Amino acid sequence: MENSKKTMDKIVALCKNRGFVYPGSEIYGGLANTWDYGPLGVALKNNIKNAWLKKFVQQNKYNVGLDSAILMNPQTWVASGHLGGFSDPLMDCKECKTRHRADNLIEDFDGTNVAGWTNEEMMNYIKEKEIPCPNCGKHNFTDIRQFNLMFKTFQGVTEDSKNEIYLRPETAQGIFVNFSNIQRTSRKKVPFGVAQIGKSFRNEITPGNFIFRVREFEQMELEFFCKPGTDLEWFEYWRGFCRDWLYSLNIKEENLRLRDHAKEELCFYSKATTDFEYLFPFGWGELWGVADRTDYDLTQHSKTSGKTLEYFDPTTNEKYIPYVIEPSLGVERLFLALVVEAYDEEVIDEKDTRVVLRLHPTLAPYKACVLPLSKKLNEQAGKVYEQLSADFMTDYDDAGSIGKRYRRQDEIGTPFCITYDFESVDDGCVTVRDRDTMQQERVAIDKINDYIAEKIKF
Ligand SMILES: Nc1ncnc2c1ncn2[C@@H]1O[C@H](COP(=O)(O)OP(=O)(O)OP(=O)(O)O)[C@@H](O)[C@H]1O
Repeated sequence: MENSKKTMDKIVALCKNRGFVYPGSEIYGGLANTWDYGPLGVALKNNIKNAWLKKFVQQNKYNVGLDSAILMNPQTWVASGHLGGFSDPLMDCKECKTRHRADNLIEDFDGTNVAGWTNEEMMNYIKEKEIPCPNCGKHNFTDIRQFNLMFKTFQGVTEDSKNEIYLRPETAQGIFVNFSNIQRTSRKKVPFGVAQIGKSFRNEITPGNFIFRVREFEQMELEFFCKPGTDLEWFEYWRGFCRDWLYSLNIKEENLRLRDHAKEELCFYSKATTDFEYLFPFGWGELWGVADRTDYDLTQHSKTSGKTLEYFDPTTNEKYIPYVIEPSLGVERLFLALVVEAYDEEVIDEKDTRVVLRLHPTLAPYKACVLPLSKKLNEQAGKVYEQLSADFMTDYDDAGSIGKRYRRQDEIGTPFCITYDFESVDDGCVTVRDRDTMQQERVAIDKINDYIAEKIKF
């Protein structure tokens, strides 16, 4: 099924109705663009994070983990440039009072890439082309103001400027400020990387497209430290590694494109950047950013803190500030991409279509569901459930016909349905039905855990 036929309405409805994603604070009428992850959503999210940790940390000899605090000394954001420069160009429509990003107004109007443009250049272009407000169609905007995306709050009991702190807008800075701690205590030699998963907050002007752009989200970030001069090689390495990881999770080549930033588009400190874009039902959108950030971050923190963040290479006796390659990925964006990719409406015959979520088994919220053929078999089937749930997230369903129960599991991506029937009592076997092929086979109950473990390997 092509991604354009998988409408957002269908995806959002499935996520809501089956307990993946609910609108946040729903009983109070919601809070715009917040989402809560239900029983299946939290399982899928955890599986995504585990798949990342497995390949980026557990099986990677270069990388180690970190969990740094969301609240950081505000000097961090002076050094990183977020206090001065982490802002979007904001315009208000004077007619209908809606807010817009000037860059998006232009890009959505005629596709012009405004990377590197000044506010004045954007303003002039909007006037010259008489770009209308996407909401009311009139052309009557305020001037552009820079709007800082960091959420500000106060630490402690007094609300004065001395106590102002920020919710982190990215997890990366927690890694940079711990560079020396980690290098010393892990005794890692450059090249090495530090991987972290955690919440980030951005007061986005135009959130939307379901969970694609939100104000509270999770990032999976790797900061990979390497010797200056080897950085472009490592950039290529991680770019390929990230792409292959997505393919290994069943993202199809035709729905992914790697867009290299042109010179004008690059951040002033970056030598190379690639946006991984995925074909969402609403069009191509950034999924993952991979950037060569040079020695910018460590140099900035070194200058601002007065602490040296140089690395001493014991084999060559050289001292240098490492260069950094950063692949930065949003958990929710990947969640959305994976659900879109997996969503399928399979035509069985003229009258029958089934919705099936063809998630990679390692990502599926439930690995198996145990189905007693009759409620009379609940006791014995319950034992199979206990046996399986010791190793895997397992569901249990004894309501309705077997056919209906299969379809319910197809829709939430459960790779294996395990039916306990009257013969099972005598032969000690169950029928395993495969989600994708719908093929069935008999498997001995005492081999069933090994059978599933083998099939879901990642
Ligand atoms: N508001 C958000 N909601 C959900 N995920 C986000 C958001 N902002 C960033 N991300 C995720 O974090 C990754 C790295 O963040 P980065 O700062 O590179 O994004 P960005 O270039 O600002 O994204 P965009 O251009 O879409 O705002 C993004 O590729 C995305 O997966």
